[in-house]
Amino acid sequence: MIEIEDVSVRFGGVHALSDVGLAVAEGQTCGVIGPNGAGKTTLFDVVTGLRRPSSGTVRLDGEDVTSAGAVRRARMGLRRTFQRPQVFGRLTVLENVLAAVEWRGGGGGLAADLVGWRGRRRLERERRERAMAVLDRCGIGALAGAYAADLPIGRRRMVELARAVADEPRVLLLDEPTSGLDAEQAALFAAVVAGLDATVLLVEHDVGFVMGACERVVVLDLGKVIADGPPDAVREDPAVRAAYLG
Ligand SMILES: Nc1ncnc2c1ncn2[C@@H]1O[C@H](COP(=O)(O)OP(=O)(O)OP(=O)(O)O)[C@@H](O)[C@H]1O
Repeated sequence: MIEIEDVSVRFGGVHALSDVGLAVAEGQTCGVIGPNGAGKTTLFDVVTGLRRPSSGTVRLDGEDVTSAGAVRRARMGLRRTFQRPQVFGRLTVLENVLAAVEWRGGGGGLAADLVGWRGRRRLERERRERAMAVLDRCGIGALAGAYAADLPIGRRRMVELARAVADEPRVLLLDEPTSGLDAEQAALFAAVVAGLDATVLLVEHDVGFVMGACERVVVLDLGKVIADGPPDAVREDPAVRAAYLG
């Protein structure tokens, strides 16, 4: 669960966020949209720990993380993707995901040291099987041996998604997930996210994608929440229409 309470962020005289309140329930997928400069990136950064708010509180699963860094939030099960996909270019697609599976001791490390070489081989095999299953889910199983740096941006984005979901995140933040994806890839991306048992917050310019992929949509304008609800209600909201058209 993500709880954002009375969060404000100021940059000098600019109020990037003004008393924003938003609680995303466990397992909910919530999209954030808004015109340029609305405060979407700032809100995202406050939740991931890249930016500390000028005032207000951020909680993850009930724990106050307002002052916690990104690493602590990651240890609590928060994963994120970036506007420009972040992958290990000099590793293969499979190795990229294996590195993420390792994170929760899913086969290597201490567990492997304790079980002897037979057990170690079994753990290693299970780890690869888990990673391959994630790649298949993300539609990139056939690219397992390709170097991530050689892939076009849409494929790299799917590698990044595979890394983010490989160890079953509790909270997943997606920053502009569809940029660089074609319609088919965007639909697959949405399906992977829909199949997760995670609380998801996504920031996106593509309003159509958000309306289709999210059960709840929050609209920011000039640092304030101007609408919050199911996609159909938000789409019809006069304040939202004014913000986008005006
Ligand atoms: N580091 C900064 N220094 C000064 N002002 C900033 C900084 N970051 C953001 N702002 C301002 O805060 C406001 C919100 O910016 P933010 O990037 O969060 O909006 P956004 O909704 O993500 O916009 P876009 O859709 O264009 O990415 C804008 O007026 C922006 O100019």
